[in-house]
Amino acid sequence: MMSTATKLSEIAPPLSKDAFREGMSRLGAAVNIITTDGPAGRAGFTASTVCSVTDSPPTLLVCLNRSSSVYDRFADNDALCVNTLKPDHEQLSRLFGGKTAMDERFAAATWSVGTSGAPVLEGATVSFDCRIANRAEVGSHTVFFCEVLAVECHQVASGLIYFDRGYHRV
Ligand SMILES: NC(=O)c1ccc[n+]([C@@H]2O[C@H](COP(=O)([O-])OP(=O)(O)OC[C@H]3O[C@@H](n4cnc5c(N)ncnc54)[C@H](O)[C@@H]3O)[C@@H](O)[C@H]2O)c1
Ligand SMILES: Cc1cc2c(cc1C)N(C[C@H](O)[C@H](O)[C@H](O)COP(=O)(O)O)c1[nH]c(=O)[nH]c(=O)c1N2
Repeated sequence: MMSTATKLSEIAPPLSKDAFREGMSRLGAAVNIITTDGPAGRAGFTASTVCSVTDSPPTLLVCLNRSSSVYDRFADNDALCVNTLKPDHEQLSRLFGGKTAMDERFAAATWSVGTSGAPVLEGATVSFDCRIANRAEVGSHTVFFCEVLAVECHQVASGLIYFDRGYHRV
């Protein structure tokens, strides 16, 4: 019998990465292209880890693996835009999902420049132009807390969800 003084960390074995990922594969999420530009240069990557934090001030978070090729640019710039994808953006998501040269990623779509200076995807279902307000390191990832400066919604509400390791249109 566990005494009330026993800490959970003393009795629960650490969960494997595989078990965690298997569970996470069932937690569906919107697919986004996260962009930046500034003194460190332009970059973008595909992310499912976007979440609302608070509306006072309007803030969302994004998690980025520090081993990613885009990491240094997001670490050294202040501007960040969350571009939430539409159903027809599956190929764009794959392109920004890694292993493709940055110019090739951006050449596949049309972009404008937000107030922050970050690239805004033309035709995104919604885009959140942000200033990176805070950063926190958790394990392999950095969590970026982003203050939203402007929101642009497409006339038609449609989306692309990543669920069970595949794309689903909503
Ligand atoms: N949070 C992330 O960094 C993240 C999220 C989704 C996909 N990915 C990348 O895409 C690849 C394919 O993903 P998949 O869903 O087809 O299969 P998968 O089995 O590798 O991942 C299943 C789920 O686990 C989570 N996950 C995967 N890698 C992670 C990581 N390094 N840190 C935290 N959570 C992670 C995500 O929710 C993902 O959808 C992954 O191997 C990874 O490189 C990374
Ligand atoms: C659907 C989906 C969702 C995510 C990703 C991929 C895909 C296909 N990737 C991986 C990320 O896009 C990839 O590592 C970057 O593009 C960087 O790759 P390079 O290091 O530039 O090759 C990813 N990476 C990350 O750090 N945080 C995230 O939330 C996600 N989410």
